[in-house]
Amino acid sequence: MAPMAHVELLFASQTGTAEETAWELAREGRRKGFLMEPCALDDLRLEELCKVRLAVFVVSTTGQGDPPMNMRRLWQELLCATLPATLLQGLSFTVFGLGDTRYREFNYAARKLFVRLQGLGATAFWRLGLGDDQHDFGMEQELDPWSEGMWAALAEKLPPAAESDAEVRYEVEEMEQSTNGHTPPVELPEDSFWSELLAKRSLLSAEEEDVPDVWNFRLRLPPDQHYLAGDVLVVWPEMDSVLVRRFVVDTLERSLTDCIRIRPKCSSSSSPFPSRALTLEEVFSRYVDVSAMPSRHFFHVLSQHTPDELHKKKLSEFASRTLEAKDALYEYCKRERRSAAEVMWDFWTARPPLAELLSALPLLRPRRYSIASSPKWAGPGRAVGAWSLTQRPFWMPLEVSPSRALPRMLADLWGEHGLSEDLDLCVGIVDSVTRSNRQVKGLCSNFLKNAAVGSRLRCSLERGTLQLPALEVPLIMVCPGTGLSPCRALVQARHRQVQSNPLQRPKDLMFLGFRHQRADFLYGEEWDTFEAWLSVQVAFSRDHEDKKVYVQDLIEEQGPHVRRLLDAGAVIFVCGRSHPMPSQVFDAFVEVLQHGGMTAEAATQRLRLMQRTQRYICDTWG
Ligand SMILES: Cc1cc2nc3c(=O)[nH]c(=O)nc-3n(C[C@H](O)[C@H](O)[C@H](O)COP(=O)(O)O)c2cc1C
Repeated sequence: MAPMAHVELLFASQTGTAEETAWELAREGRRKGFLMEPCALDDLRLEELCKVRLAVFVVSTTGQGDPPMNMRRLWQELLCATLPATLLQGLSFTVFGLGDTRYREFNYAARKLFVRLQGLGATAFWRLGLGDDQHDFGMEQELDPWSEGMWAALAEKLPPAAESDAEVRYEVEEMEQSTNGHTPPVELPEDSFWSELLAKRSLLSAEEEDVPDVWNFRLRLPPDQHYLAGDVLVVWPEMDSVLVRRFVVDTLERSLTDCIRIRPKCSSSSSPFPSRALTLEEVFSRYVDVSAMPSRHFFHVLSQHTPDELHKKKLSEFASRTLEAKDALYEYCKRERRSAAEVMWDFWTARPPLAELLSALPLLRPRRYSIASSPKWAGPGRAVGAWSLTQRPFWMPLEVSPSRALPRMLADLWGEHGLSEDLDLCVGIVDSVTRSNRQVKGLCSNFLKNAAVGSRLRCSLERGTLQLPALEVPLIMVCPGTGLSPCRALVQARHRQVQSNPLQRPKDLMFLGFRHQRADFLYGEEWDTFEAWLSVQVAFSRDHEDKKVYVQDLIEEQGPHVRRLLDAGAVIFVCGRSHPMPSQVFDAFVEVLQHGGMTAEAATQRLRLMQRTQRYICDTWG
């Protein structure tokens, strides 16, 4: 048989959807006779890209029109103005973008990549595809017609080999239960480390039905790890043990201690599973996420492994590409946020072999949280009890926190001489009810809430998008809800800047937003500390009878102050939920500039220029 035609399949993904889509295309490609191995864009060097002849790019957009982290290095190289316009003339390519039309910068990363590749001499063999999260049927609404045309165009460029079987990503070998009661240490992902959970507390001062639960978690980094204000902590959660037991024992009818070894089927592929023998408990606690919504391919795999005609028919319907099927899948799965575990519970006759099941289930992904504290901060917010017994100096009474007992200078010195740094995370606990009254809980926020104080969490550090400007540069922060996380860190760091430069007194502005002053005014007792240099404006949206008040209303109210800071060269940081707040805030700044005498167009242009020059930065999520 002729060898399969090789096509480079390159993805860039922030939270895993583009990566899953790339795998879906790879499976389909194999069925059609094309050999495709998904690979992250940043795993390729520019010299390697220059040698590629045929490539399919699958790229999501994050932030406000930003490329995902795992394409930023290559993207910077591609943007270099001195690259010759013929650099990629040997490359035929196409791009599928994953985005969301709620964002002004819809699918920016994919659009920009498409244009830049052409600008470097590459030829598009098929049009740009732009998937939209907002469509009820999700990405598939655009992916299906785009991929159909793409396969046909690809076949014209490169005749495919004979069709091969649907792809299974892994091989699973059943092992003797030979751990002798000894559990091997958990592997740490690259660049990650263990952090101790020192303390946790709810930040709500009163319970209100309409107020989501928010907690502060204090963690201790190992001595060789350091962070800066504005950085991000990546946390690898573990699945709830009750759910794992229910899935392994009741659904799969296996034992938690059954051992398997999982290897990638293609030896060149990377694998999220360690190469040693794993118990099923480990597999479903740490590596695979049965609490996540499954892909359409998952339904296809289930449909192949049920003896029950009715189940097979329903599952095949969910897996098919017709409009009716997409609608049915939306109603059953997407709208209800139904998990893979629940789907298998509902379709109890469908039991694929482990290798196929593991190839089709969503992987357990780490979650990213903006750190809500600044290193070496010894002011308010350093809770008593935050220090673990093992690291408390021997002469210090147990009930006293060192940061309260010691002058700040000494606490600072500890940080600089190899002692561990602590950090705070401010986390909204995800717990919602769907239209048909099913409770849906967020994996990582509930993992943190349920973690025991003293336990160790798998973490890593990433540089954040926000960096504290010099003291002369005024700062405007807009950060409703848990959006205050990175800004609390920056305010703490700024306070230290101010204290070490007593002659300079900035007059920065911060806009916070909560629902009720009495319930969810997060870290409410801390903000007065900074009053000498920071004006904190707080919008309590539901404390007024006549209307709701949001941060954007306060920005307009503070118009003259905002304009003064902008004229003095202020930097704007906008942090919080990615929709709809950032665009409403943008409009409020336009309004403020208009009141200062600018036209709407000139105001928009001024703010857009600030965005392009990194003086108006959005750090948003969800
Ligand atoms: C914090 C955040 C920011 C986003 N920003 C944009 C954006 O600027 N433009 C856009 O089209 N989509 C945006 N999206 C939507 C994502 O591109 C979309 O959800 C995509 O499926 C995510 O794919 P990924 O998991 O591979 O990163 C954003 C999503 C999140 C969570």
